[in-house]
Amino acid sequence: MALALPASVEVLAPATSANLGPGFDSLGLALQLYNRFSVVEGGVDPLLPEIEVLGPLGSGLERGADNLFFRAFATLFERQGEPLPAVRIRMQIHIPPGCGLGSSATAVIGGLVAANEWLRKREKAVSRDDLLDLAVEMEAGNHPDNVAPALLGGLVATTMMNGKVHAIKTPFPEALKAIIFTPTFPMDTVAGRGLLPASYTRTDVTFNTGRVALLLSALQMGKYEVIGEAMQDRLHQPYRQTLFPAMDSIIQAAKNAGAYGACLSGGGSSLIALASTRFSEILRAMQLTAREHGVEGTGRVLRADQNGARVLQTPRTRIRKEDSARYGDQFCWSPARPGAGKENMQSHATLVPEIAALLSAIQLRCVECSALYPPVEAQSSSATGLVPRYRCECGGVLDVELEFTLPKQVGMQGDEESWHLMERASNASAVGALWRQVFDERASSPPIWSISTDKLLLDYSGVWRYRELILPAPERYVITRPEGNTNLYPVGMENCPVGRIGHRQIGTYAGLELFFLKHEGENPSGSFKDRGMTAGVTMANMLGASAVACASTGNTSASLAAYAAQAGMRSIVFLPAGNVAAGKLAQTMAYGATTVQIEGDFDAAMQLVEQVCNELGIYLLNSLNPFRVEGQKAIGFELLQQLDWQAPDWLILPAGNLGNISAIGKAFRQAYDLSLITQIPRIAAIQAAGANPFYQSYQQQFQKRVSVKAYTVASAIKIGNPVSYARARAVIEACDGIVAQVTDEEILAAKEIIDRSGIGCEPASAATLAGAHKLVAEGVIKRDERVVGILTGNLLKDNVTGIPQQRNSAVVKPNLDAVRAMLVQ
Ligand SMILES: Nc1ncnc2c1ncn2[C@@H]1O[C@H](COP(=O)(O)OP(=O)(O)OP(=O)(O)O)[C@@H](O)[C@H]1O
Ligand SMILES: N[C@@H](CCO)C(=O)O
Repeated sequence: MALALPASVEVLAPATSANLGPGFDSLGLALQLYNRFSVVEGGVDPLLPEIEVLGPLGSGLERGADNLFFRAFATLFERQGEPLPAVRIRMQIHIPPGCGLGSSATAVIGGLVAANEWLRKREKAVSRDDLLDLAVEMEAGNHPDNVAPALLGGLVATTMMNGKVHAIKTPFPEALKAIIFTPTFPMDTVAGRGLLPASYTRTDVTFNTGRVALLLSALQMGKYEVIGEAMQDRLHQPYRQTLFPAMDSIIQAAKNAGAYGACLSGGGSSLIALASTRFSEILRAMQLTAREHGVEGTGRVLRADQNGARVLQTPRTRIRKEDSARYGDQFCWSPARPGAGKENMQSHATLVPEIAALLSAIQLRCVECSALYPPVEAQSSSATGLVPRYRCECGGVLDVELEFTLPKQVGMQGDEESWHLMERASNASAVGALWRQVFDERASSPPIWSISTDKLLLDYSGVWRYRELILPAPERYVITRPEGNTNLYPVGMENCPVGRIGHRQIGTYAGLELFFLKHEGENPSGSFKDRGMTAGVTMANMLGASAVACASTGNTSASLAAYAAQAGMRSIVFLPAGNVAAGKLAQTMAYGATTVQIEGDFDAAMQLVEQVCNELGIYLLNSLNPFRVEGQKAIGFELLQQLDWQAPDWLILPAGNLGNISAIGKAFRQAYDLSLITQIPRIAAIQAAGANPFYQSYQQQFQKRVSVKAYTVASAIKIGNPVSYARARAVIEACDGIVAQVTDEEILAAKEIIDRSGIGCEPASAATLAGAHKLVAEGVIKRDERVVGILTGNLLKDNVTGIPQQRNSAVVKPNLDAVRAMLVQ
């Protein structure tokens, strides 16, 4: 029996950037940053809505009948002659109000679209054109350039004709992103318009008309090099500059750092730059220049929203009562809480306070639409009262957001004052130095078992050493081997010690002078998966899960089984039958997992496990689980620390389900933001040619998501429809990365080099060296650049593929002559 949903409507409305320089009151672009509004029938007085605003950005918004969203909602009911219901409104505000990103347009459009959806059930809905006219009326009747893109999405050219709005939407080029700098101060649109002159000279008007024409054509024809000139304006920016004197310098800094063009966004105070690469450098340049002028602010890198405002559906699988009753005792988690009485099972609030506090500090943001969720939600229909979130309601994958808090170090006791001063220092490099010191001190204290404490064990783990940046879990809940601390082998022609002839062969084969291989196969269960699994199983432990599950090509299942066994949980793994290397299967079964072999490929197993976990209340630990990705970030932090925080030029790694790229890319980005490093490495993702959906998308500038029927000898990356596509795409775009493909023959040739060097790896890992070899030969990676390659799994995982089965092995009689005869052959 599924529960009935309450009468409600939920709308997502995108941010917009109006004007785009010369298109004053007539051009606007929708952006992938959203305010989310839900309206539920309830309350007493239709004219006095109950308004709840979530998120600190909305703290100053009106809460009563004069709230703009409510006014728009009520206006449409009035226009249609329908009685207004009493409602409760909830707003999740992600767009800073009054900062030139169309927050007021989201309120107007959101209110109208929500009302229209409500009226649809009464057959009183109006057309989109009518909604637009009404929206412009509500925005003082004179500028449609925010509300039109908020409703329609994309790039919109719009004007008023005889009191009616005319709007034409064109798709915005996928290759371009908007880099937005938002100062801490708002600029009121009405006040800003008051500064504009009543008339303009012909020179100024033709200056602008020519540039609008140029801008639209340049965007349409991909002639981005003229955007800088085309985004100039003489109709509003020069007048608004008096409210924001640093504006021109910041715009110039963005262009100097690689943006095609930049301008004031809407009525300000945000500035928008357009670029196809170097996003973080551009943002950093804008922030630094602003700071030089005494202006602080926040930065965002956003894609264009191509859809406009939309009514949200609720497709999430609901747990059927009979199923949770049937399986609840066997699988479901019972939240970690003081006292284990069943009476406490129905509420999130029954978690022990330290876990409840941790969870409330974490938000999950949708990679596709930016919607925010708590990591677990209370749901009375579930047997336990708790439901973890793995996906957004739009279907997108979720990313953990957590504010980082610098811990106080033992070595700094007694100097509390200077600690606080440093902590608040505006000098970013000083803060970076503090973080480095925290991690370096932890790395230098290996545990001594006789006096070991949990904390020392955590410091020694190559994941939990960075816990403030991953998951600041209370120590007693952490499930750790400990993992990480994997070797970083110097194998380049220059940086490999002369005597290590075998290792040097690797650098010679790649054609690289400064080359390192980080062997993640040296983790406890033999693959990089342990990094994510320690974080994922720790989260399962905090939630009191009794069963965990995943779909796997082998490494994930072995790792899950090992960590679940340590935590005393049941593990269930879904494997593509006949497609898992023997070593991995043996490990998984030895650790005690229930193995479900699917007659299908990994992608089929993945689909199934998600359904099963949702239905049966089992905690899902595929990389769809955002905490797994957080743990895997530690690969990035650890390799940076091993290089004394000198970021390499390139990171090369095999690409299958794309969780690793997502995680390491995120780690690099965060390390850069914390000033742990001063440059973000470029990432080269290497796919097997027979399992290359990401490569195919990349070849089409990511205009289309591709999936394939996968085939490759590298079974760990034999994936045709990668779960972390959206996350990985964002990483590749943000770091100016590339995606390449290598054939199975190239993979096996590279594997032989790595194996014969004495290091050894599983077939998928060798894609890294095969990729390096190819990219250096093609001149993409320069011979003298500093490169780190990731080996993902241990040689013993697959003891058949690419391993000589007969050569070098013979049975001889047990005497010297027989051995001599054999060796001189
Ligand atoms: N979610 C909301 N609910 C209700 N009112 C809102 C909401 N968001 C914005 N507003 C109203 O809109 C005002 C800001 O409008 P303003 O036009 O100055 O800025 P903007 O829309 O953010 O920027 P721009 O129009 O330049 O892109 C807020 O002060 C508030 O009154
Ligand atoms: N075109 C408008 C956009 C702000 O809403 C202006 O510049 O005032």
